Amino acid sequence: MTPTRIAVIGGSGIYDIDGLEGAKWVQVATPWGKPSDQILTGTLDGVEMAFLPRHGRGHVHTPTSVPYRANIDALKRIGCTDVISVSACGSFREEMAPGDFVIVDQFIDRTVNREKTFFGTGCVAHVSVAHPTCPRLSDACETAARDAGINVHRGGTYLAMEGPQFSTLAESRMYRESWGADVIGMTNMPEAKLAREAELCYASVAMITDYDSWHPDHGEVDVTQIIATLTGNADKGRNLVARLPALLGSERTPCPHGCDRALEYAVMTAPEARDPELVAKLGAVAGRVLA
Ligand SMILES: CSC[C@H]1O[C@H](OP(=O)(O)O)[C@H](O)[C@@H]1O
Ligand SMILES: Nc1ncnc2[nH]cnc12
Repeated sequence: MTPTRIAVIGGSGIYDIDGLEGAKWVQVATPWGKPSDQILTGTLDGVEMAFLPRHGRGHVHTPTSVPYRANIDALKRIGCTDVISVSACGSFREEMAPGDFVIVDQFIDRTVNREKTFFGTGCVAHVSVAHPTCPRLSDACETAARDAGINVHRGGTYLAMEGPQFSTLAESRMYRESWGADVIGMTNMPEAKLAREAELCYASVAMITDYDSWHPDHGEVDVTQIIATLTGNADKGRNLVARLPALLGSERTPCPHGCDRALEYAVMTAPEARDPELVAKLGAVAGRVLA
């Protein structure tokens, strides 16, 4: 058994969490630059917690400028074992209505302008993201949501777009009708891929804020509507997070799905051919297999 440390990455409209004992904002330096903000640390029900506002307090970062590598490295560096992403999303399904939550289990990555890996020339690694979210952590999120009285859908495909503009009507229809996506957002990629490289369990909780642009009765999406829906559902998100420590416990067994061993056979570069500078940068993320 090893100590659990639950990280929550808060998306649009979520810039802190309350109820942490010994709450303290801490600056974490990483070889990939500064994270989006300081990290709020503390304990909840005796379990170590860490909260990182994805866009920074005051919403400073665009979906493209979020320093995804620094964020994941920083969480790993301070001992986080499980990462729960909470994000505002548009819905492509009538039954996934604004105010509902979706525990996402698949992604289509349409982002084009982001650093997507910790690895590179001098240390090459290929991890599997066939199943990009952790079922054990997703189970806990689903139970927490149900216990909090949230209308929650288990499973769904998240289309990650570059943004910052929303989709055209033609794109919205294509993602929904031809590509089979269920929800749309701008941030879970490359976050989920990087969490896998860092051997962190990752679960994604999508808070539905709108029907994007495809819905004949709902017109086009706009930020005012998103913020209004987010504000109306903030308590639900807080309630869900508050239930996680009791469900996950302060000690954890190895992930039964192997998230925490994702790098076991992933590194291709021969030890003698590795770039020592890159290997040093990878210390927090991949030190387990590179040391
Ligand atoms: C506020 S509307 C668009 C914005 O909201 C979502 O952010 P996050 O995923 O961090 O909750 C979406 O991905 C866009 O970045
Ligand atoms: N419709 C939408 N498209 C992309 N990101 C979103 N975040 C919230 N709603 C969204």
